[in-house]
Amino acid sequence: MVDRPKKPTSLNPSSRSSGPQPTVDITDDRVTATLPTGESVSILLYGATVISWKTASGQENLWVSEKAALDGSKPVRGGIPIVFPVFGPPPKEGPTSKLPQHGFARSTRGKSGGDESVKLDFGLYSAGLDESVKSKWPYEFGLVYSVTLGREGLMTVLNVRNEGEQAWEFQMLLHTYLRVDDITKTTISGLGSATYIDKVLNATTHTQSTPTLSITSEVDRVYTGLKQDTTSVLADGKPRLDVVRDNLEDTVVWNPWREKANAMGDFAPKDGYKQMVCVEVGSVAGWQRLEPGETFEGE
Ligand SMILES: O=P(O)(O)OC[C@H]1O[C@H](O)[C@H](O)[C@@H](O)[C@@H]1O
Repeated sequence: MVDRPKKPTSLNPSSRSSGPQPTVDITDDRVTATLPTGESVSILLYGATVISWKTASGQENLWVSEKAALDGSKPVRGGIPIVFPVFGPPPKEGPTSKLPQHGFARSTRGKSGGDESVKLDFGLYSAGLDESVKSKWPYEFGLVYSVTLGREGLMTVLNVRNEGEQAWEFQMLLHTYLRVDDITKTTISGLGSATYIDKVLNATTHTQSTPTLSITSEVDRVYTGLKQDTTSVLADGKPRLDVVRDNLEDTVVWNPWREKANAMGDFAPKDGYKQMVCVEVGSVAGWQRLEPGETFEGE
């Protein structure tokens, strides 16, 4: 995800020039990194959920519900929860059928390998799962989630590895809640002519007919097979944020609108749907299969 108009670059902390260094503050439940120029990112260890991303001027780019549970009692309503290994309600049958909606990664505490750098890695391994979760999805995996803050943007990468002896399938998504000033003045571009599954209309398939999408009611769409890698959020027609996919074929756009927001106990304020839109990159329309020892990386 990058602030327009610059393109993301590789942000290798070791290639930074000498000079003022970022500060990293680690507490029991979160890690906050701040660049000398003022940009900052906060990641909750619970689910390795990014809960804040601010520009140098202090502008918050992510939306987090005022009633979001940040104490590990439930997935965070906002920020960037990680969806793994299943998106949405699990299928009735098959290996992911016993899992909760969106899988378990967003509700499992990760471990930070962060040091004095702007790239923070969080690990989640099958060995670290509670027995109750393991029994529902008994595969050996390693997830490494890297969050890199740079002046040009925030890069979030999920690396998934099959550490077992049998193949398995998964879905993954970086469920990003973006903060916008006014949803009525927000449009989304980069989806033109794409095919999408409309979850509001009984998961029927449609083609995006307009070059930009305005959000005037509940929207819950899975865009598949997008040609371009960038989906842009515009405010008053002007570029605000680019969400860039790498090695991920799907983009979900979600805004619960009034009634659904009202029905979610942890969604606050109730009119908060006017200040957010989820633009989520992932691999969710089909399944990714990993043979033993194989790795998948989505960014
Ligand atoms: O309420 P949650 O389990 O966090 O899911 C929140 C939303 O996630 C995605 O955006 C899905 O496309 C929606 O259908 C779902 O309602």
